[in-house]
Amino acid sequence: FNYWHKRGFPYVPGKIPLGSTPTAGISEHSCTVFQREYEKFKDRGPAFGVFGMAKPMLVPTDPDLIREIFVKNFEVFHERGFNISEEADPLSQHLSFKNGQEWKDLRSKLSQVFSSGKIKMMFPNVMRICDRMIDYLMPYAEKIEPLEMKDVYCSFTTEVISDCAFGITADCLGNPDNEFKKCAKKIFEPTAFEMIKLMLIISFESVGEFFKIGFNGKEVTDFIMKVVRQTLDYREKNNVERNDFFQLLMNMKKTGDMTFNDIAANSFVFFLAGFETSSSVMTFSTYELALNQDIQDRLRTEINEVIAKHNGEVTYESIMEMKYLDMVFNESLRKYPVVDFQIRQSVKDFPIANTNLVIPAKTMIIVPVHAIHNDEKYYENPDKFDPERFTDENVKKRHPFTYLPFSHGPRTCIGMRFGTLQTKIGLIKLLRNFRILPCSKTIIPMKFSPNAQFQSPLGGMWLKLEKI
Ligand code: HEM
Repeated sequence: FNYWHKRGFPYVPGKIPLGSTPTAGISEHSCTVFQREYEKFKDRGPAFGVFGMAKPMLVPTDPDLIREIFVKNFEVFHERGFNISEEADPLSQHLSFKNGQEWKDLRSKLSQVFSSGKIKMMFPNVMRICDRMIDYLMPYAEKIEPLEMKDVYCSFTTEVISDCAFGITADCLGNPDNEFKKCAKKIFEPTAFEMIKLMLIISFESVGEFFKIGFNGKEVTDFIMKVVRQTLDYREKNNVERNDFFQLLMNMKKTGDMTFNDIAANSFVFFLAGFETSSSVMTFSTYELALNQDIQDRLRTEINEVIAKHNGEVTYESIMEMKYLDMVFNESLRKYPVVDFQIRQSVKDFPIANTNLVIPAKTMIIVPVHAIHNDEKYYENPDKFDPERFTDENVKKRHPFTYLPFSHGPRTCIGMRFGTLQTKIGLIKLLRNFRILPCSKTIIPMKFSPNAQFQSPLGGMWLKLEKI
C-alpha cells in the first residue's frame, strides 16, 4: 500500500482485504465510488492511485493524459490486462480480452462484420423485433399501467442480438424463463460470491491462472457452446445463409480464419457487449424523457416530421437525418455512460509529459468515465438533462476526451454503430406510439444498483406509457 506513495502519485489509501474501494460493487455502484474519489483528486495532478484488493491501479483525471492513453500512445496502452487461458474459460478468448498482435488481427477481421453495409443488412431484423416490442406494450399502454421497462428493453435487445449473433429467434418478451434471459442475468447480476471471484481474477492474476478460474461459470459456457454448436450444424447441413453476424463468422471459418471456439467466444462477446449496453441507454433515455416532457415533445415532433419526408417509412437514411434524436442519445450517454469506467494496461514504463511521474509497466488504468461526464468543469449543472450540450457548436467548445461513452482510438467500441442504431430504432418506435410518463414507482433522483456490472437503476425502471 506504499506503492503509489513511492512513485509520487496522490492515492486513496488501501486496507486489507479489499483495498481502497471496499464498497464498490457491494454497497455502492463503482461509478459512485469513483466519482467521489475523482472529485477529491482531480486538481491534484494528472492521475491518482487506488488499490483493487492489493493490486495498484491508476485513475487518470486529465483529458490530455487520457488522449495519450487511448490514442497517442496506444502501443503502450493497447492491452486490457485480462489473461485468462482457453482451458480455464473458452468463452473469454474474444476480442475484448485479446492483446497484442492477436487482438490486432482479430479486430481487423471483425471490423468487416460491423461495416455500415453489413449493419444496413440487419436493419429489417431489428425493425421486425422492435414491432414485436410495440405490440407487446400496447395492452399496457391502453390501460396506462406502470411497467418495469428495463426488462422490456433487455428482452428487445436480447431478441435482436440472439437473432443477429446466434441466428436464433429468442422469445424473451414477457417470458422470464427464456434461456438467453437467464444466461444474461447470471452474467450481469453476479452474486456476492461471483463478485469476489471476479475481483480475485483481476487483482491476483496468478491465483486465477493457477486454479484455472475463468470469468464465465460452467452453466453460461455450456449454454453458449450448445447454442453455437446447434446453429452451426443446422446451417452447415441445410446450407442456410442469413444476413447476420453469425453468417459472417461462419464465412471466416470456411476460409480458415476462425475456429469453432473463435465463433463461440466472439458471438458471446457480441451478446455480452450488445444487449445490456443498448437496453440501458433506452432505459436512461426514456427515464429522462418521462421527466422532461418538453424534450419528449420536441423529439417526437422531429421524428414525425422526418418520417413524413420519407413517405411515412422509418428507414436507415431517415434515422441519420434526426439531429435532435442524436443529441438526446448523446446526452443520455453523457449523464449515464452505462460502461462507467474503461480499462487499459501499460506494456512498459510511461513518463507523463511535463511531470516527474512515470506510469510503471503492467499498471492497470481505470478511466473514470462517469465522473468525467458529471464534472461541473466540463458540463455546467451536470445533473440537468440537456441535449443542447450536443449541438455542433457546443461540442466544438469542449475537450474531445471529456466525452467517452464508446471510448476513443483504435480500441473504441466496435459495435458502436449497431448499438446506436438499435437504440434509436427502439426510441423512435416508442415515441411514435406512446407518451412516456413517470409513475409512483419511478425512482427520482436516480439510484444505481450496487452490484450491477454496468450502470443499472436500483429496483428497475418503472414508467407508464399512454397510447398516442
Ligand atoms: C449503446 C451501446 C454500446 C455502448 C455504450 C458500448 C460501449 C463500449 C465501450 C465503452 C467499450 C470499451 C472500449 C474501450 O475500452 O476502449 C466497448 C467495447 C466493445 N464493444 Fe461496445 N458498446 C455498445 C454496443 C455494442 C454492441 C451492440 C456490440 C456488438 C454487437 C459491442 C461490442 C463491443 C466489443 C466487441 C468491444 C471490445 C472492442 C475491442 O476490445 O476491440 N458494443 N463498448
